[in-house]
Amino acid sequence: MKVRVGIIGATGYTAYEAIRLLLRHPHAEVTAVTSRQDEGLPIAAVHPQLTRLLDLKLEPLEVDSFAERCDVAFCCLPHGASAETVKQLREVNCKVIDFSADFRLSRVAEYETWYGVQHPWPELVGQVAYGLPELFADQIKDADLIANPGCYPTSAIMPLAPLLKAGAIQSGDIIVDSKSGVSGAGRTPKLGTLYCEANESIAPYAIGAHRHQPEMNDIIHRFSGSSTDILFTPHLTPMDRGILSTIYVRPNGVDADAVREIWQSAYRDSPFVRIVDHIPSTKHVAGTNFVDLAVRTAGNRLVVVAAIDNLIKGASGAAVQNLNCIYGWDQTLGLL
Ligand SMILES: NC(=O)C1=CN([C@@H]2O[C@H](COP(=O)(O)OP(=O)(O)OC[C@H]3O[C@@H](n4cnc5c(N)ncnc54)[C@H](OP(=O)(O)O)[C@@H]3O)[C@@H](O)[C@H]2O)C=CC1
Ligand SMILES: CC(=O)N[C@@H](CCC(=O)OP(=O)(O)O)C(=O)O
Repeated sequence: MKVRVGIIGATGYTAYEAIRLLLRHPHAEVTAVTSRQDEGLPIAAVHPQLTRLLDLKLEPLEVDSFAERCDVAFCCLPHGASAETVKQLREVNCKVIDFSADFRLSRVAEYETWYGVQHPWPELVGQVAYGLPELFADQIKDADLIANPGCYPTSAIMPLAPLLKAGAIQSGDIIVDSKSGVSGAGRTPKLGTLYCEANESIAPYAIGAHRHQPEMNDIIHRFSGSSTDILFTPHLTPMDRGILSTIYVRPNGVDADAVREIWQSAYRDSPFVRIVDHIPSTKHVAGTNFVDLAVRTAGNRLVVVAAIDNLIKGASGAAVQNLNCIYGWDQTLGLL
């Protein structure tokens, strides 16, 4: 029998990508899709790409009925709204992969400062597995609740964490400069993501004040024990999808070849990490769960480049990878 996955917040972008991936998964099937606003509509009415591929109607979330039909929930709701729903789902024993930031950080006070809301389940904060199997596979395999990583943090943590653990770079001087496609902001309309605002334009936002900055520091510390104070600047770029992070670090007497060796060793069993000689680009990873990593020497710094698809390795692909880990399947099922 297949594992039954229900998608909460099924009208959004990450939900669509998750459904698309699960449709080709050999051991999982999508058995429920929920929405507050589009109750009763076929899923294909909001995602026409799913016409004749998934014959389900959007329903409001009623947790008891949902849990009877789903073993696992992919909770694709915005932060703040997600934690309350996750709590209800766990109370009826449904496993949850939470796409939001609500259970990613280690400390409640830091969450409440950066997200501006009270956490509805504070006792669980810091206890939840962070869904990067490349770094936290041991915690993920036995988890009933997984905090799926943020998209920008994935692109920064994956190259930096092994280097910091190896002591190869200075922890106090790291700059992460990232560019994201507009889908990173979700499908729910906002002024800055309207076509006329975003097209043919690029701008930074939340300079040094983005909520993914504490997530990067926190998770790197959790993995490597190293205390960082990353300066993070995201940019919105006129692309549909993709994240490209250019990361400036100061080496502790290592060169680019040594960095590549540390990555090779840390990620030797990680099917989605590609350490490449060319300069990565968002096009190289579009629609895939790959993380492409490269490094160059520039004066007395090393410049690291990481590319991911924000909707796949940055969200829905990571969720499927985590599902594979929970059930002990090959990590690549549904993803290659
Ligand atoms: N887009 C990306 O690249 C990434 C997104 N994420 C995270 O994944 C989650 C989903 O993102 P994404 O799919 O892009 O978002 P979307 O805006 O595309 O979709 C979110 C869905 O959640 C539902 N929703 C919105 N507000 C509320 C609310 N207050 N209460 C309950 N339901 C609500 C909506 O469905 P309806 O109105 O039909 O109920 C909506 O379709 C977010 O937490 C996001 O931060 C993480 C990594 C990358
Ligand atoms: C381009 C864009 O707007 N991106 C989003 C990040 C999306 C994401 O991953 O946010 P969560 O941590 O909430 O999951 C932003 O900067 O807010």
